Amino acid sequence: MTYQITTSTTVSQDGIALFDQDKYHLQTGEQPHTGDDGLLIRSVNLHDTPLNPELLTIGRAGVGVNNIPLEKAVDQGVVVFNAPGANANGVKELVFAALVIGARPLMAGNAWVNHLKGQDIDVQVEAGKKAYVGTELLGKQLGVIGLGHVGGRVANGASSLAFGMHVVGYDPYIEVDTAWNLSHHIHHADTIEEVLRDSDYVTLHVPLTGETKEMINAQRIAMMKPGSVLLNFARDDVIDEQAILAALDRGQLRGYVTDFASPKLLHHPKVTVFPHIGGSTTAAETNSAKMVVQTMKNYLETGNIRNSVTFPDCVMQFAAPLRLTLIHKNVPNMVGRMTAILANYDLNIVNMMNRSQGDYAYTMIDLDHVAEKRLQRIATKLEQIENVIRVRVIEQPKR
Ligand SMILES: NC(=O)C1=CN([C@@H]2O[C@H](COP(=O)(O)OP(=O)(O)OC[C@H]3O[C@@H](n4cnc5c(N)ncnc54)[C@H](O)[C@@H]3O)[C@@H](O)[C@H]2O)C=CC1
Ligand SMILES: O=C(O)CCC(=O)C(=O)O
Repeated sequence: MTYQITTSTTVSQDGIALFDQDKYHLQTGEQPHTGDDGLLIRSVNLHDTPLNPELLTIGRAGVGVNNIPLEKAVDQGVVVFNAPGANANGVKELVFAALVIGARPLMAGNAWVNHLKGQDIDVQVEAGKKAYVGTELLGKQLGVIGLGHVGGRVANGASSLAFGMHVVGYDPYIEVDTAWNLSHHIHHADTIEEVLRDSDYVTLHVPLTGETKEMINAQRIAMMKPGSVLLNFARDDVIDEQAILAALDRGQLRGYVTDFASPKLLHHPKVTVFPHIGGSTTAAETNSAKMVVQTMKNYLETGNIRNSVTFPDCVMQFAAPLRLTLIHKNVPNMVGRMTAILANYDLNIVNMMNRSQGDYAYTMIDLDHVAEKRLQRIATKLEQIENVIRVRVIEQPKR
């Protein structure tokens, strides 16, 4: 069996190289080609892209999946994977640079010094540097909104002795494992307002969802401590840009440091913009690509699901010659209808697993050997069950 995969040229070759040449036919592109089984991308927007009917999986070599039409994908039986945590250290380090940039006029000082002319630069520097006096982070309050892989690292680092900040975090959906990894020095707020009210710096680390869209709007900015600095390395749409610009004009915000450019932010004296490079370190790109390629391969070759954003983990040891996998709606009696068909064909189920998330579910059924034509008939019968979206037949991988 050979799988056809389209990979974006922006994805690290260290990850792409994990697609074994004897099993995978690779081509480059940002959108799926006809006949593709998989698509591997970074930040390209797929919302207006038709997904070819054969497409089995989309891999996002990164974390945010707001560029992928998740509902459309799952409705067409496409399993979407990302790389949770794989680029978090890279983002964290850039956030610390951003905090220092928020505290001291480093960019302006650098721009000024680069324009100096003449032989007496040292004299000019000593005379002019008083314009670039900054503040320190030690003892200041940092508010962290979203305490996942990035926010958790930022919160722990800022509260460590190295930075000595007082950290207040807000994350109503925090996972237990993540919470365990947070320093006990971090104060957990019950509301965003509690974070905004007293923080000198506020940093956003939430995914872009319906709930987080424009979570920092005029009303919330009005609650922020006057003269505070906002950092946004999450997504452009988690803030209301007009409200930020107005707050910078009236001095409510002292600065805005972001990874997301827009025409109005460029050249603004109180804004520092980076070109979406939070995850752009060699380590982050390699980790992300390797992690997502492994999960795509695992899904294609065994049907096992790990780190999908559209399905829960569903991992079963492949202990029989054949595996049927079914993506279906999460409605009553689906498993009963599947097993009834298998019973009609007098087939014994060796192993089985069913997991659901929201409106959709995934079932894996391991079977002993079944003759090819019979197997095809069974797969067709399963496909005909109402609310079944996709049926795959996978042979046990050879060792
Ligand atoms: N600038 C860049 O290059 C990068 C940007 N990102 C962005 O940062 C986001 C976070 O990344 P990770 O920390 O790796 O993701 P993550 O999934 O580990 O953490 C996100 C956290 O946000 C929390 N959250 C969700 N809704 C919330 C809400 N309404 N209020 C407060 N907390 C909420 C979740 O419970 C979770 O703990 C990504 O979704 C992506 O948009 C991520 C990596 C690189
Ligand atoms: O550099 C990238 O591919 C995007 C990083 C990012 O924004 C993410 O992982 O969510």
